[in-house]
Amino acid sequence: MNDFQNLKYRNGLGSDISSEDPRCPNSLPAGQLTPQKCPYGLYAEQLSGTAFTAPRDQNKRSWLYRMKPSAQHEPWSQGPNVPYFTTKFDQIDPSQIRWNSFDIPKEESVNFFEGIHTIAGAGDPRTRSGLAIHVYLCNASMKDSAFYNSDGHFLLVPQQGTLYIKTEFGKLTVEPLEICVIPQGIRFQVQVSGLTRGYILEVYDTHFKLPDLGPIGANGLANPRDFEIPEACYDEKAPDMKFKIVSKYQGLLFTALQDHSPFDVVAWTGNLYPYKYHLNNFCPVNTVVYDHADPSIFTVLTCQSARVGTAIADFVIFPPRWSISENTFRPPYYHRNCMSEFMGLIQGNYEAKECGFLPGGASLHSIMTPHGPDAECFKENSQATLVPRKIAQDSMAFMFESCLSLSLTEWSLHGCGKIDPDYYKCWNGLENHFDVNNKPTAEDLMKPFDKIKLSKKN
Ligand SMILES: O=C(O)Cc1cc(O)ccc1O
Ligand SMILES: [Fe+2]
Repeated sequence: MNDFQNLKYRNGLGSDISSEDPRCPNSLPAGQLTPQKCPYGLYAEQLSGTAFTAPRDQNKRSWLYRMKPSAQHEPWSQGPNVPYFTTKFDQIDPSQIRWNSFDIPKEESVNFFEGIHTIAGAGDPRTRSGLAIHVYLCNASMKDSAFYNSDGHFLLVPQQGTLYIKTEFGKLTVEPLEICVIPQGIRFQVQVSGLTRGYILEVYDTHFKLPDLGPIGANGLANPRDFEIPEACYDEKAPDMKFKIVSKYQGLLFTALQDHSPFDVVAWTGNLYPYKYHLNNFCPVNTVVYDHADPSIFTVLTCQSARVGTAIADFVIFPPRWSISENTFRPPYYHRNCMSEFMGLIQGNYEAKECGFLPGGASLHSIMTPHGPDAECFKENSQATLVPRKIAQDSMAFMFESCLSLSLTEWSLHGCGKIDPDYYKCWNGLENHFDVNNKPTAEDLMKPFDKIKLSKKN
């Protein structure tokens, strides 16, 4: 992994960026995009991430100046066969589902894309609508091969092991607590240094973007400057390398051979590129007096549907933070949602379920599937003395929340052997405390007003 040391990044999500490999100054054509002859004898190639005619504030494209155009390759053939990486979301189950930590292969050698296992999804890449949720479980680096996704955009959430990612736009290292977005079509190669596990949110629709901040104002949550974009970097041996290009197209993998490396981009310019973000940079806002705010306050990135304010997928985190609300049941509330909630855990534990929800595992609470704090959490938090408290210390849970109704795969529901059959029991211990004679006292009724809200002084 020597060639991943001292990487430099550019900052600013959404920026229009120009990057030249320092070995080739002035490799970006001056004053135009498609000169008759590009500097250094390079080819110009556009990568379009939106329709040519998309409105300017949504339009995404970059120009790559490379040794060989991507078009030069042998014919495509179907394969390799990675059976668990699929768009067959054909298992339907509305249960509360929790998966124990997914196993990383130890004996056989498995690289990043060979180790992708699809958990759930909805929609279809053919109509460019929907999403898939996967985990990657691998132990080996991709060699002489590059992968790209024709179907949509990948958001990678590493849980164990650093990803060393070579892309057409340059190199990135992405370690647990960092996330990375690789938009549709960008070729990349993942190297790893041992047992490696993480989650993938794949969206077939629009690009990920930062959520609107509304009354929060111009700053907060994930700030654009903290997103890191790689610098152009080409392989010196690129023109003489044999490469396998693997594309996921309509849910199937296809391979084409070529005798040059796709990592031959000397310079690029535009606003379509891969990027990474460290979750420690997230600036949370929350209630400072009473009640529990909806988890949308912790949205890092969103992929919006055509329905206003409604996400195909939100990426939401539960970072370390102060919990200070008064006279409040502080953990997540009991909940039935018109959205699907898939959760994963990068490290530590999650406040609504201190036990049983494990790093590298997951849970799914589907549309209208009731869920919320387990019995232990309820008991403790409905009695606790409320002092300001730092919660989720050393912990990072996250949620992929979607307006779509997700179905599962054969592997996630049956094959993986990781479903916790006793999950539903975590709510069994919730007792009935209702007592018709236990009328609130005058003091009880005044509690929110006495203790936390201003009363009129006269
Ligand atoms: O644990 C969950 O289900 C996620 C969640 C967290 C929260 O703080 C409020 C609502 C919610 O669904
Ligand atoms: Fe929920």
